Amino acid sequence: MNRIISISLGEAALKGKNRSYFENKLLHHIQRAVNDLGSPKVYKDMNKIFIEATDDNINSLVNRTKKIFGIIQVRPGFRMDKDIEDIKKKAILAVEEAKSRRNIETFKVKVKRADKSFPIGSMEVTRMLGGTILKNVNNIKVDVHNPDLYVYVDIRNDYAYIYTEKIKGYGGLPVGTNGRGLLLLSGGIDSPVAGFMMAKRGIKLDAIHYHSYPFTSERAEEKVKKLARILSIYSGSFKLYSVNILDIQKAINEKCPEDELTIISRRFMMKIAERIAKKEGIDALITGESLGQVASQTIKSLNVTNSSVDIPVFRPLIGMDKTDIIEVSKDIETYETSILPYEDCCTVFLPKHPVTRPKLEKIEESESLLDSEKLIENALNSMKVIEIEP
Ligand SMILES: Nc1ncnc2c1ncn2[C@@H]1O[C@H](COP(=O)(O)OP(=O)(O)OP(=O)(O)O)[C@@H](O)[C@H]1O
Repeated sequence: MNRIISISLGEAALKGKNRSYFENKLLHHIQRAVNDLGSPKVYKDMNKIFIEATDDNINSLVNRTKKIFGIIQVRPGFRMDKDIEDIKKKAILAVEEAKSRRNIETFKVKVKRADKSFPIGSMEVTRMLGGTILKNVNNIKVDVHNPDLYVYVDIRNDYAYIYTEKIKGYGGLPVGTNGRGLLLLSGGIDSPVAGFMMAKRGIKLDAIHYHSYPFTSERAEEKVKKLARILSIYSGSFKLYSVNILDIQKAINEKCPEDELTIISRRFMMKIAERIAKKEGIDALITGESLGQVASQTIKSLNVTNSSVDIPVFRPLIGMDKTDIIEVSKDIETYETSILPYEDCCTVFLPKHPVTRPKLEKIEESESLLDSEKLIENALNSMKVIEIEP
């Protein structure tokens, strides 16, 4: 039936002489994401990408592709030869299909003629198709100002295309076009959203999770793996490093002031993540911190956390309200998993009144009571690496 999906690039389309690098990355991501749906052909025609679809796989193809970063719009429709009679037939079919899905009383035809050698002008094609639809589809009228349905006709170099639907993508840049980041992934609401946001800017993700097994359960670890799998739908497959920090927490709890427990643990998390990042050639760390959300997220605390590492730390949620973060997490479908009530390593030893205005010298003095190097080495030796696939 010549079903087709047309894909519009977002910012990747603005990349000047680097454009084909972004397009090729995107082409590759799309092909990989849809291969198990019957290996459809994915190709470029001028400034758009197309996927050849069938009646059976078109809906699944739309659902997959709209989640791929770098795409602003996905349009399912029909492809045909540039023959006006064929275009008329498909226009009738497209309107009838749209009418079977929702109530449509009015329409407007919009024709774009990228191939200027096509012998009939855009205005004339618009007029012809309008007439054909009025004659062949029951109970429908033209409304040029506020139609229930637009019938988009796109006449390009090799083929003509017809669509009646435009589905919004996330935009952003193709994953892997902007370096690599290591996401500190807790089981909470925020860090999956932070990972999503940086992947959307083209960062290729890996993730690290800290647990305190046996104080934290295997179910808690399963929950994090599930969050990682949801994230990988957007970011592609990645490595999840799972590190036990129970001995580190015990040592801090034993030797350091109680109110510094959270901030010192956080500094250990950053240092361990930095070691892995540097070894694996990863360029930055990513956290889900947002200013003022909890004691460890005051400006002073974030500064003290930052000074534990000398790798860039990205905090894409820093200026967001919790309600907005929750909205994104619902949209990307991590929310329901994030709110499952399993333990987190940070709650194993929870100070009653954590410092909100820590001083770096004081924290470093407390840390000097610990054999930090040995603690980090031991934690890294116990590390598990889990391959996450969408
Ligand atoms: N167990 C953990 N493993 C990996 N990273 C963690 C862990 N706990 C916290 N982090 C990192 O530190 C950030 C701040 O954690 P914190 O618990 O203070 O805040 P939060 O707002 O509850 O974050 P989240 O909702 O992501 O758990 C998290 O967003 C995450 O990036």
